[in-house]
Amino acid sequence: MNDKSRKTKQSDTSKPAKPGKPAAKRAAQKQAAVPPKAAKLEESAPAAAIPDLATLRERIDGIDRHIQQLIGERAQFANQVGKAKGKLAAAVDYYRPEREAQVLRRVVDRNDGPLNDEVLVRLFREIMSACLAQQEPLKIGFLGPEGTHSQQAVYKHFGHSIHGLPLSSIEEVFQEVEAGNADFGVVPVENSTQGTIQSTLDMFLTSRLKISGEVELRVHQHLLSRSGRIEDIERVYSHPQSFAQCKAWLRQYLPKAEKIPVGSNAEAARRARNADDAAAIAGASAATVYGLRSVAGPIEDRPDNTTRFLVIGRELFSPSGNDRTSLLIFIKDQPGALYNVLSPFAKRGLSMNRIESRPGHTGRWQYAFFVDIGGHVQEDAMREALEELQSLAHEVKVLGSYPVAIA
Ligand SMILES: O=C(O)C(=O)C[C@]1(C(=O)O)C=C[C@@H](O)C=C1
Repeated sequence: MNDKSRKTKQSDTSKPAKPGKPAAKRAAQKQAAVPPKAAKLEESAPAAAIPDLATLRERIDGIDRHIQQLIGERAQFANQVGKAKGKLAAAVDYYRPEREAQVLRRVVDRNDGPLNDEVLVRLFREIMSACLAQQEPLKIGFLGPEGTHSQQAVYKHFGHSIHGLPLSSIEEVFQEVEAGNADFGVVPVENSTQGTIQSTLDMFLTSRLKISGEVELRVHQHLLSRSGRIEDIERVYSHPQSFAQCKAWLRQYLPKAEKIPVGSNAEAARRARNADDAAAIAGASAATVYGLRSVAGPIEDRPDNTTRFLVIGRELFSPSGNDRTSLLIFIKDQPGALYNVLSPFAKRGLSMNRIESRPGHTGRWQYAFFVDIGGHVQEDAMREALEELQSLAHEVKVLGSYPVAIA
């Protein structure tokens, strides 16, 4: 299996925190480790060459004016692009994920610091989000309530100029997109520590929706409580997945506390805000939403803990140049069936990134395979492989072709 593109970047090597070291302090320490451009100048030039504070701020003011003017010009062009697309019915008709992916890849290619790729991608994502929202903000459904990692994934992929719809289950996210009440939905599909989220995969067995994107989110867990003091904590609320991600930390620092599983981390935060002796494991943003303090964080056992989300919509988009195709293959019940269905891809050099089997719901002992393959259905090699596959498999469903996640 070749999965170069899905490897998470090791830019954040933060270790799980000991209690009493709040996230803000850790972030400040991390930033201090990355010297800003002015500090680089200092290293190479004599101290006398550094302009004074007022001069530096004047330079920054000038650059800000320039940036602002350019953002305005960009927004005008984006508006004209919108008009060039013709009179379309809704914001979703103007959205082009393949173009956004190309813009962001160029940002990454051009980047030579000092800001890292993730930061620059986030800034440009916000600019595009605001440009698109000039038509009308996209409506994005996600597994709520407010403050969940799913909401963070929504912002990472679509920026903040959207209308978010927090929904109560993964099934409801699918339903609202199918019904047209949401333009897209964002659902978790796998976690690097905990594995596949089966309920998401199972929805694709019957849904007509298409995958139009993927988001990878580095998941940091925090212990949050009303007082912020670890000595007060007798109960901890969280989603079972988050408990599993923080098992070693909890064993070391809160071995006696009662662990109470709930439906989401945001629900855990909501409960923790009502008691002095309770805490929640949740993302840092839940602290702001629910008025809690950080007792410790990040506390996940693996520093590379990452969740992959899928963006689901109603249509297939054009190739971006670096895409992934997700297929659902129902195999015939015969020897060598799995080998046969994978060979059309292998012989055309199309790499398989992932394979997962689920009971197919079509009959007893019938299996469906979820397969991710590098390439796009509108590209020749993939089209030919799919044609060949039709005669080898019982049924093939193209779940989507979409840009590989960026930064
Ligand atoms: O290039 C387009 O098609 C645009 O509409 C412009 C733009 C952008 O701001 O760059 C905005 C929204 C689309 O989703 C893609 C790109």
